[in-house]
Amino acid sequence: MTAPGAQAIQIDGLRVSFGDFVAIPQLTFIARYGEVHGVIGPNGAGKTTMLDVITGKTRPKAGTVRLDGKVDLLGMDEPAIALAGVGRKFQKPSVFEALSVRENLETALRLKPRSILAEIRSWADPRRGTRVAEVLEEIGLSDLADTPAGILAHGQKQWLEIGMLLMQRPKLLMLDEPVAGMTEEETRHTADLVRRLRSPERAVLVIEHDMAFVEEIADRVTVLHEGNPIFEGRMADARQDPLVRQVYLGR
Ligand SMILES: Nc1ncnc2c1ncn2[C@@H]1O[C@H](COP(=O)(O)OP(=O)(O)OP(=O)(O)O)[C@@H](O)[C@H]1O
Repeated sequence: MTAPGAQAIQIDGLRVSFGDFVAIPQLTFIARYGEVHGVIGPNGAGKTTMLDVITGKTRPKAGTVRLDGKVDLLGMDEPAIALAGVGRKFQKPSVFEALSVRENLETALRLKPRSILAEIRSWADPRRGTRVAEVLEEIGLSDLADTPAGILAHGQKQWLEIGMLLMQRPKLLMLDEPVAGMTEEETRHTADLVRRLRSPERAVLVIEHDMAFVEEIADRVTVLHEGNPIFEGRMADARQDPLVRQVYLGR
């Protein structure tokens, strides 16, 4: 059991550069269990770069990234970071189109490397079916469990992909522009879903440009500008902040 408000991810002294260009000069950032944390800011602010560092895709020049206040993720490769409990959903859905919704969720469980014996045992494990049913309910696709993923609408594919990440029970779940390209109705449904993802066992990080959506889902937002956090707090207060208005919201 995690203490409420405990740090899920803690970034200190992070510096990222690409050649001579410094994308993130020196970043400190904390995401806490039990919270949905929005990361916002203008194009090129460093939001994606920060997520790329957490998942091990981009290597920084300096700094530490700790999960649970312990493990420094910078010493691990991408698969190890995912296994340690970091799940990330990219903007474009990548579900297995020929498989049903249920089979996609089952496949997500199999992505964990394990022995053949453990694999066979897990197929007979009744908890497997229970977990799939729980996640189907959580993402609102129970009625479509046997539908091939290929014929789902764009929004439904996005929810299924969130479900595939949930199968692994991530400690840190990161969503990259989850409502880009969605209809208004799909955006509303996604806001409901993300609000339900809040859990004492999990921190949720969301990068998004749709500010109305962020205001609906986020307990806290960090505004990045040129790789620096220029505001942290409630979205309603970010809207009133002079610097945030100048570099992002007022434009
Ligand atoms: N692989 C790379 N090589 C060179 N420059 C890069 C690379 N990746 C990112 N950058 C630069 O780093 C800066 C931060 O980019 P990043 O994608 O993190 O911004 P962002 O806040 O996610 O923007 P957006 O909202 O447009 O997605 C940008 O100036 C970008 O051009």
